[in-house]
Amino acid sequence: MSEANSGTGRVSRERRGNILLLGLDRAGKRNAFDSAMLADLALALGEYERDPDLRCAVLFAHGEHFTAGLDLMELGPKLAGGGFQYPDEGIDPFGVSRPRRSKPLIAAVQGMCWTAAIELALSADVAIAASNARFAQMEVMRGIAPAGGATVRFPQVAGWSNAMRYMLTGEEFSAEEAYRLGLVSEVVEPGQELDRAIEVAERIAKAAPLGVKATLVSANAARYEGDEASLAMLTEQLLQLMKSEDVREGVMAMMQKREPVFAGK
Ligand SMILES: C[C@H](/C=C/C(=O)SCCNC(=O)CCNC(=O)[C@H](O)C(C)(C)COP(=O)(O)OP(=O)(O)OC[C@H]1O[C@@H](n2cnc3c(N)ncnc32)[C@H](O)[C@@H]1OP(=O)(O)O)[C@H]1CC[C@H]2[C@@H]3CCC4=CC(=O)CC[C@]4(C)[C@H]3CC[C@]12C
Repeated sequence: MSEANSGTGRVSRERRGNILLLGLDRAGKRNAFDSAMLADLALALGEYERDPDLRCAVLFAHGEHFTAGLDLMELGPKLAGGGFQYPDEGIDPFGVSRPRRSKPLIAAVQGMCWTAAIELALSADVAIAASNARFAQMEVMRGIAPAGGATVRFPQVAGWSNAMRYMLTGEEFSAEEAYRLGLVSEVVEPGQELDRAIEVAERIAKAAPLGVKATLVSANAARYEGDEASLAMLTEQLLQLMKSEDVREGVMAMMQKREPVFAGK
């Protein structure tokens, strides 16, 4: 873990087999997002995307808190003046701009989970929360609005009235409430969130990579382009998958009563 505000690297990387652990590493500043941390997270996601050996990534935060949101003093003026851009090789962690991530991401959150934390959890594919997590989508209390996808995704998962209650008031809510709203899929004891996220990632990493990617393509097409667009691609997607080596391996493993070992081909 690094010091409060040191160096350009703000996101730790650790490979565990086919899994990549990405840790927000600005704990001394409550992991507030400055431009270095945002750029580094985008770069780390780009590295994940391009590495064929990596099948799942877990985003977590060092320290007691996931994030206190945007560093309004450092990044705020840059955003306002159009002075921030993601690095060319990066991927937008919020999934607002393209290119989007094509491989799965699990978020493990704890402590203060303000603004960007909710938007990152919503942009991830699975989110696990510690029971001590405290959420707030409180941009309106700073004179701005959620701009990392929450206006689209929060109502999608929680329903209009639930989402507006929290986005329009900025009111804080608990991990249990986040679970009720569908923002997170599980609530665990504090300190267990990363381990649990890694367990889920390991399960995903054992599944057929092409099947995992196709699932995300289909679900994301429905989410962003509409149900019709997603339904229209299902059969072609299946035909392509049926030609893969992994389908043969899946069937063989079933017949031989063993765990499949997928190659992603
Ligand atoms: C819009 C999206 C986000 C908006 C926001 O996040 S608004 C809210 C900002 N956060 C706050 O106001 C919190 C401020 N902090 C506090 O109130 C307190 O610190 C605390 C209650 C959080 C903790 O209190 P504490 O007593 O425990 O600790 P302290 O002593 O106060 O703090 C310790 C230490 O930490 C420092 N600290 C804490 N919080 C911050 C902070 N927020 N910023 C800086 N520093 C902080 C504190 O000063 C102390 O330091 P010390 O040196 O010890 O004194 C945006 C989110 C992401 C954006 C998108 C990014 C990507 C994009 C790129 C584009 O090109 C287009 C736009 C966009 C998509 C962009 C859009 C906008 C976002 C979605």
